[in-house]
Amino acid sequence: MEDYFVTYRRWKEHPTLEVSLKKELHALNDLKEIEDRFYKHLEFGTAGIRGLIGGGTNRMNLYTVVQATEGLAKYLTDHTQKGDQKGVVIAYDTRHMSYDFARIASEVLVHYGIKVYFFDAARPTPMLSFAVRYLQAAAGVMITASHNPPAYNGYKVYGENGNQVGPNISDIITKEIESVRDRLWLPERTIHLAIEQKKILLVGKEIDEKYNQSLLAILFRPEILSNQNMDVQVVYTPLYGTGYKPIHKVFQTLGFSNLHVVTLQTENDPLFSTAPTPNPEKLEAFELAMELAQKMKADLVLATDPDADRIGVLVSDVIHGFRILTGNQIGVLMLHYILTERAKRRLLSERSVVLKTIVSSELSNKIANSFGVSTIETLTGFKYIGEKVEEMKQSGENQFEFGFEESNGYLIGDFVRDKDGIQAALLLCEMAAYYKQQHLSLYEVLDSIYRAYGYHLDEQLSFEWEGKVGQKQIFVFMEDLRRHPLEKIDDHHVIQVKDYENGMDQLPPSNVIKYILDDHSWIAIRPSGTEPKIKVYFSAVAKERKLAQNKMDTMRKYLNLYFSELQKFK
Ligand SMILES: O=P(O)(O)OC[C@H]1O[C@H](O)[C@H](O)[C@@H](O)[C@@H]1O
Repeated sequence: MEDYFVTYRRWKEHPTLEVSLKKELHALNDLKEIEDRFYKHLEFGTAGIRGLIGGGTNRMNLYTVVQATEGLAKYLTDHTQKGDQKGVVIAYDTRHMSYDFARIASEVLVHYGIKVYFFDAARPTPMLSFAVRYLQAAAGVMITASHNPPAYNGYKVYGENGNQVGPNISDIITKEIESVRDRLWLPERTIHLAIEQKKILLVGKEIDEKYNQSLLAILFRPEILSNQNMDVQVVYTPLYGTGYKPIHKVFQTLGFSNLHVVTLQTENDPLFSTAPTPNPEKLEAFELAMELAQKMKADLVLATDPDADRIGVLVSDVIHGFRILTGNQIGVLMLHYILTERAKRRLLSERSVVLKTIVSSELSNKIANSFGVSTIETLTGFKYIGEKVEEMKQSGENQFEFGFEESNGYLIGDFVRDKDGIQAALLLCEMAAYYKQQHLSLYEVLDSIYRAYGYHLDEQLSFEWEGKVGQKQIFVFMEDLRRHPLEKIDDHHVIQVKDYENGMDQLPPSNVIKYILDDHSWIAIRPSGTEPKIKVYFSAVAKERKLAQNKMDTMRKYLNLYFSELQKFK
């Protein structure tokens, strides 16, 4: 790539550069900022392309979205059979610029002679995945930065099976993007004409209906949510995102009237003004929801992120009050419920499989084992889980039961091939209602799972290294870890180091190191593929809660110290 400053000047002085970007670039006077915006092109990471909105090759703007879409268009026309004729579905969330990016992506596809199905309003990511399959399209594009702060946006690409494309396809698209000759080209802005000419087909209502019907099928006891005597109280916030409409619709269909919504956070506000973070993994995201939950004496509090693929959960019980569950705890609760109910109905078979990632809790393996169900692990990224679901369908060798990852992603019904916060919300409500009838809170159920299978507590730390220097630092750090691996934490020795860099456990190579301790506790370290940070996942295993908690505290202290020392060399 040419020198960042040359590219900056070329953009800034380009005669037809979009006016607001031009202004923004002219106002820049910090060299570091200019370098960060122009030292590279946005790349495909764990979940597509993601970045800050703004001018630059390393930012989300009309130009980078056009390039990505040209890459996709060329992939479809040159590398797939009839891909260009089957069309592409385009959806977008409620973020700043999401509609504009979706619109220009459609215009690029029209320019390349590719049919477009364009959603008539913002929709969740899982509905895009659903729509690609339903409409038998060749691909899908979702404009979202998922749970990132409001200053971000992103571009996710889906294949014809409704799952996010893996590296095989994203590498081809990247090559095609690299061959784009004029990187400052924009297509004709003719969406309205293209709609009239039926080159762009507006979609919405029919997909909403079909998706809603499919949702109902994941429930084991739909009647429990329609029962007027049922007294479970649920508070829900869509965190200004796309989750509200489908969730409202499905609960209305069921006749569930105890869903209390944080109305302020259903509004159209791309700044997510009253949500300190749109990431439902974090307790701060629940600030307003918690106020309402206290008022309503809620049993369950749910939050979906702006594109409604993730869900966060607070549960309440008499002793503990409201507590946030980790992504693993939510997964384990759902898994246990699903397998119990499916076993009762004799729906499990020796081909039954649970899917999870290598950095997600291993408690799920134990639960699955106890039902005679096997577990397949994938690398981080729900795209790998979606890919496996498809493989399983094609080969018929396995039967998909449930997929999850620690970062609050869950898939129950395979009519979607990505994580689905709406499916998760629905099942969790059924679970809370069912357990409440037995005088149990979800928290108590979790504890009984721990007592049966052992306490598996888990946490995550992350350490940021920003910008170009940061990226190098993260790489150097991982290499250093390879040369000087962790050997011991407190009294516990590392008995196995799993370095996934050269491929491990039949998985493709990935920059991840996992340490297994002699008591089955473990630590995994990897650079994030969506943010400039190193993520450290750790899990403490013990028969008793107190013991597991002590181990957890020791691990946290050790890892914090270790990484803080390293950060001094930032
Ligand atoms: O850990 P990262 O590479 O930042 O990815 C974190 C998460 O990002 C997105 O939400 C993906 O869909 C997830 O599958 C992934 O776990």
